Amino acid sequence: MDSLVQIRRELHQIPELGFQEFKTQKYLLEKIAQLPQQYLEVVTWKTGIVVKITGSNPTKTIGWRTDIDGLPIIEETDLPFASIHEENMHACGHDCHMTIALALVQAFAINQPSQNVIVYFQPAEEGPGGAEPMLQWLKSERADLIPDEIYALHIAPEYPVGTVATRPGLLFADTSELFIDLKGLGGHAAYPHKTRDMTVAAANLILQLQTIISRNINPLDSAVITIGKMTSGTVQNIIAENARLEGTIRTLNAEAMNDVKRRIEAICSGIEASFECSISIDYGSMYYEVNNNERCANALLSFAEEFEGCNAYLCSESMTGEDFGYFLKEIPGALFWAGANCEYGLHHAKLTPDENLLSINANFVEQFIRSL
Ligand SMILES: CC(=O)N[C@@H](CCC[C@H](N)C(=O)O)C(=O)O
Repeated sequence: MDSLVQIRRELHQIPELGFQEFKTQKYLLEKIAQLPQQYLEVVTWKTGIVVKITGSNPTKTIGWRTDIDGLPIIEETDLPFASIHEENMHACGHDCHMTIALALVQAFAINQPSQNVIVYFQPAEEGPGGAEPMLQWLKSERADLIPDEIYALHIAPEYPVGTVATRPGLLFADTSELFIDLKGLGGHAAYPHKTRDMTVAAANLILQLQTIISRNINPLDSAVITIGKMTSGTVQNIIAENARLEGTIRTLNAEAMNDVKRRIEAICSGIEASFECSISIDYGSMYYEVNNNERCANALLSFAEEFEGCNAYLCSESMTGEDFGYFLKEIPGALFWAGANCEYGLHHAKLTPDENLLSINANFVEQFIRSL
C-alpha cells in the first residue's frame, strides 16, 4: 500500500456525509483488495465495511472501529490536498482514523495476529449515527462478527502527537440533536403589528435556551446547548414567517438530558404564547454516552506508558459525542484521544492534524492488539 501520509491525503480530498460515503467505501475496498487475502474476510454494510482477520491461535476476537464520514464544512486550509468536495471537509479527523484502520488491516494481513481481529469502517458518526444500526445488523445477520472487546481512537488537536489520553468510565457525553421550527405570520417590513415575526421570536428563544444551563442545571453538573445554525425569513424587507434552529444538547447523564428537554419544551410553550406562533421540536438522533470499560481503558494507559513515542494521560471526561458509545454499551472496550498537535480544534475549517500521528498510532494500536 501507499504511505500512510499519502492515503490520509487521498481520503482527505473526498469527504462525504453520513451514509453517502460511496467514494470513500470504494477507495477503502480498493486498498484492502491490494493486500494478501489469505486471512481476510471482507463484508460490506451500507457504505461501511467490516474486515475480519483470522488469528493463528485465537482465544478471543478483538474489534477496532473507525468512523468514515466527513462534515458539511467548507475547508479553509489552503492545503494542496484540500477537499475536492467543496461543501464537505474531514474536519473531525476521520481521514486520519481511517488511515490508521487501513494500516492495521495491512499489518495483520501481512503478519497474522494470534487473536482474531475485526476492523469496522463505520459510516455516519457525525450524523445521523451509524454505530447503532451497524450493531443491529451484526446482531441479526452476522453475530459471528461481534468481538469480545473493542477499541477506537479519536484525534485530539490539543495534545502533542503520541499522547494516549483516556479514562476508565465516562469519557464522552450523552447527545441529542435539536431541531426547532417556528411558524408565525409573514408580511411587509413596515407593518410589524400585522405580522408574527419569527426572527425576533427565534432570537428570544435562543437566549432563553441558554438560561437552562445557567439557571436549571445544578452548577455541579454539566450540560451544553449549542445552536449551530439559525435560519429565518426570505429577504431583507419581508418579516419572517418561519425560522428554524438547529443544535445539539450534551449532558453527562440521562437524567440531566431529560431535565434539559423538559425545560426546552416549557420555554418553547412560553415563546408560543408570547409571540403568538407555533413551534415544533424534533430531537433528531441521540448518541449514548461513551463509557469506557475500566479494565480496557487501564490496559490502554498501561501499554502507552511503556510504548516508545507515546505518553499516557489520564484525562477528564468531555462534552463531545461519539456513537462508538453504542458499541461500548454492549461490548467491553475503550476509546482514547490520540494527540494531533494542531492550532485549530475539531470541526474547524482550518483543522490540520500533524501527520506524524498516523504512524505512531498505527504502530501503537497494532502492538496493543497483538498484546491482548
Ligand atoms: C467526535 C465528534 O465531534 N462527534 C460529534 C457527534 C455529533 C452527534 C450529533 N450529530 C449531535 O450533534 O448531537 C460531536 O459533535 O460531538
